Amino acid sequence: MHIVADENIPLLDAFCGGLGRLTRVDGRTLGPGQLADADVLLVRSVTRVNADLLAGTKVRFVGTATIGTDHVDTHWLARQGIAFFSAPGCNASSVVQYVLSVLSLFMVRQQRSGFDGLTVGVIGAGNVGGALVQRLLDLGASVRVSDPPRQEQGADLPFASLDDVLQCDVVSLNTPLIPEGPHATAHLLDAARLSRLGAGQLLVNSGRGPVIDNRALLARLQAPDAPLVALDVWENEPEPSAELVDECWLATPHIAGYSLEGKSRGTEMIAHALHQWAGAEFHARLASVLPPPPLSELHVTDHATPMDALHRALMACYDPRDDDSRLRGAFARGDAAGVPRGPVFDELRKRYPVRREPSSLTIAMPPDTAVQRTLSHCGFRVVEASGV
Ligand SMILES: NC(=O)C1=CN([C@@H]2O[C@H](COP(=O)(O)OP(=O)(O)OC[C@H]3O[C@@H](n4cnc5c(N)ncnc54)[C@H](O)[C@@H]3O)[C@@H](O)[C@H]2O)C=CC1
Ligand SMILES: O=C(O)C(=O)[C@H](O)COP(=O)(O)O
Repeated sequence: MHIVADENIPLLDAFCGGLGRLTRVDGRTLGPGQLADADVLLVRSVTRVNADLLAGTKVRFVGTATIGTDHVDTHWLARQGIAFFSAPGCNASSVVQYVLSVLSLFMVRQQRSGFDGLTVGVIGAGNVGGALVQRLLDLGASVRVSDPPRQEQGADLPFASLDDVLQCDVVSLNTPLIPEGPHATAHLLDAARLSRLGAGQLLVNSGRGPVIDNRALLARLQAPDAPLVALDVWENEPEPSAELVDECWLATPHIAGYSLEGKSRGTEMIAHALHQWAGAEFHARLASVLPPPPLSELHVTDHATPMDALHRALMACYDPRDDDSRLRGAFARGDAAGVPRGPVFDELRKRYPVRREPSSLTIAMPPDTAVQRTLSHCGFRVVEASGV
């Protein structure tokens, strides 16, 4: 079996080494010529998988080690009888970690001492948004959800109209990109909806860039009383609008799902599907493949409030300002050297530093149920240690 795979899929040798010949390619520039004798294609989100890429090849299995599938023409694959697998939920906890860290920075900026009275609107409550809603409810925030498909299915969530959700202090977008149909999300936040957001609010997009009309967002951010905006995903990736990057409070290069656990889980899920499809036994397990986390312990003193402790723990694990500075610094250096922004954006993603999820951080602290509860709600492991 000849497997052609994006070079940015981690741990593929550990998970698929025994299955056949493995050829690594640049997923962004992959063309049909590189698939001439491929049986299997494994991609991430930067490869458009459609008739233009695959017609005339003998590829019979496509896997994407991602949650999103908007880069894949699944209908065409189905018509050709080509097996297709994605990795639903693989990096959901990483995206939740990103949103909670952004939210925590916002709360510090607003000098809020806790979640009481904070309203958070979540648009799209699937694996990512649903987990986010649960965390926020556990933390004591007031949550409103816009997810018409789930509402029609009768899910038990605090549903509200999109207009009501847009009035929340914080609005988090966690939908797939759906170009058309009754629940289309392309430009879901257009100029009219963006005009309802104002000063003191925070808009976070870690779904897909085109869910917000980026030109309309730029115009909104250049007008008075603009909200704060944190964008991880952009229209026209890998070359987001330079002016929009400048206007954003936090700008990151589509890395919300880039925890080591999240990316590796994506590989594990498609490797498992590929083994099943090929009738081969699958033995590798993520826990045995991942290295131990570099940062394994944080000490919280008995003076810390739940909010202080949570902020410290979140920042110790993942501080989005680091990714924001890396993006702005790399763009500035690239602009000065005449390097186009696309390769700079992709390089930041390719060389992304190791980032671990809250479950990898053990927090040692004196007995304090309120602080412990808050940290546990966010996925941290808390152990009691007297005299910290
Ligand atoms: N920034 C990043 O690194 C990452 C981004 N993503 C993006 O996040 C998206 C969501 O991920 P999951 O929650 O795992 O997907 P999911 O498929 O589990 O959930 C998506 C939810 O969106 C809802 N939805 C669909 N149309 C809607 C509409 N018009 N308005 C409101 N809600 C709508 C669905 O009913 C569903 O509950 C992915 O499709 C992907 O595009 C995912 C992982 C990483
Ligand atoms: O899983 C998804 O969906 C994502 O957005 C990925 O985390 C994006 O990563 P790449 O596939 O672009 O490496």
